Amino acid sequence: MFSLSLLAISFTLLKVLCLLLLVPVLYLCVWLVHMLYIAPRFDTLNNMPGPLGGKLETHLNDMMNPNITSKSHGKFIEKYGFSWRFNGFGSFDLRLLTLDPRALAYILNSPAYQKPVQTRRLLSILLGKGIFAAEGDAHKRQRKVINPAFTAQSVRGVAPIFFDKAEKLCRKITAETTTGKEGQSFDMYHLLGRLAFDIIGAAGFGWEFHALDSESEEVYLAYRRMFGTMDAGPGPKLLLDLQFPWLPKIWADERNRIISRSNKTIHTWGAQVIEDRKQIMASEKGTSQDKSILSVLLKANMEESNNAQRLSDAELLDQLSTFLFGGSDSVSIAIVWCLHLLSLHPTVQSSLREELASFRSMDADDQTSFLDSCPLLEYVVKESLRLAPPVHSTIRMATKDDLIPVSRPVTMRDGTLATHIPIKKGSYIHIPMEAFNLCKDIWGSDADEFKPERWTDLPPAARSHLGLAGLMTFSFGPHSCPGFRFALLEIKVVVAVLITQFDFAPAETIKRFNAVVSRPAVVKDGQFDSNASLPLKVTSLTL
Ligand code: HEM
Repeated sequence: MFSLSLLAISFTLLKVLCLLLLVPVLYLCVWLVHMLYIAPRFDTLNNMPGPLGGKLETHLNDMMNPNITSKSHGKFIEKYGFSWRFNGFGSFDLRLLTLDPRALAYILNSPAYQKPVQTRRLLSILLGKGIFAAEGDAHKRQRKVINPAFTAQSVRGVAPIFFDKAEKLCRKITAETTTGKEGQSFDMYHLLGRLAFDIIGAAGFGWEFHALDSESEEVYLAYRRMFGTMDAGPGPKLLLDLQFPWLPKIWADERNRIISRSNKTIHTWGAQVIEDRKQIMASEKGTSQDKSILSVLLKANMEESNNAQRLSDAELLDQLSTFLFGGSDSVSIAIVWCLHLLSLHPTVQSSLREELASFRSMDADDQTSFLDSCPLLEYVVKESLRLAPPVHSTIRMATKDDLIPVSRPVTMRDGTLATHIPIKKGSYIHIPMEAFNLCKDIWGSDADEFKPERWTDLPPAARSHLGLAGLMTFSFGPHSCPGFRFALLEIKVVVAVLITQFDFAPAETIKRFNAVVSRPAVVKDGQFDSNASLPLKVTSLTL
């Protein structure tokens, strides 16, 4: 009797368990059917021109691999014009790519277009909930406090640090050069990465990482290890983590563990830096000579009259990780590509050296003003930022059904001519910095060539777009790069200091690959080595 009732209870429990399991399985099936078959039928992008592809065929490589996009985008523009749709992870995931200036201005300035939730989750995993991941009012509030740290005056205040660290790099190269050996190969990617880290440490937070001396500082190592996890691309586990943010809590892989350990190190350091800086500022009572980004930021935060608008300590901490990222890799990569292009164009390199001839005999204050009056330096820096933008592209998601205005009407697949692109809520839009910078219709038929002199007489379309410093490289609108002046001055100083002391020549064939930013890699025997590096033959001009 007893065992029979036990059997009945067990049977009932089994039924409940099956039902409980059935609910998520059914939910998953409905979700899949909706995503793969129902939603795509109503997608307005179906009517847009663009490459066709099967249910699980992707065009992401053609759109996002910087090693081929400088060519593939040109072909798409020829075939489909300035705006087209393509397959993300399959034909169920149609996405829009546009380099139509009017459409870009509309999208990048409208609060209706935000970074997709997965992108924001990735940014939050790496950089916390700083300004990179913020949208709406939270973003406006953070931006308001951050902006004073990046005015032309604030940036000029930290320029001596740029000179000081760039000179230190030159001394390091000289010390490591074997006497009498001309054209010794140095991995400039690696050296410039360490230099930019030291610069953002000192100029950003009044902190010495000493990365140029030795790569043993724990915050530097934590940062490198964390971003090193992104070098091999996202991979299926990361894509799952971004879709289901609770997953790493129950299934953490090596990448999750490295990121979590690295963040702990960076946060412990950051909290200490903020605390120290606050105490110094309190004791100096406004007389501080410290011009670091952090000091200006803390001052702006304290001076904010509305308490609700002030950033909390946790938010300040997240900005530190943000600046560490924004201020190191993107700038060092920009200098890397500039040196690479100069190594491939020795005549431009010599002309630049001539322009800078009197530079080394000046004192530091005059050097900064002098660099402002060097047109070729300005053109070389802008031209390399145009040809090789560190941020290859970015992405936005429509948060409502909308009509995006275009300057060039689009011939839709049904033959109609559209002056507005209809877009459904939830659709992804790729904003291609590189494709815009290389577009022949905007920059002229020689758009894919390195020609600094083009900046003396730009075509009207290249002159009139909204990008910062005349480029799409820093994007534009409310989410554009606040650090662009800082970056431009740092690149100018480092290039000027290096070029006046060394000659740079190519050592290997170089390709580009995307790992958060577009990095260089060596091609040997036709094979692409996925470890980022830029070996250049360096010859001292002063020895
Ligand atoms: C050559 C160097 C740099 C390049 C090419 C670059 C490029 C960009 C781009 C394209 C964006 C917009 C991304 C998007 O909307 O998806 C951006 C945003 C940002 N950048 Fe930079 N950046 C550079 C240097 C810097 C520096 C030096 C800093 C600070 C020290 C910085 C801090 C930021 C921040 C905080 C944002 C987020 C702005 C927001 O969402 O409101 N960047 N950057």
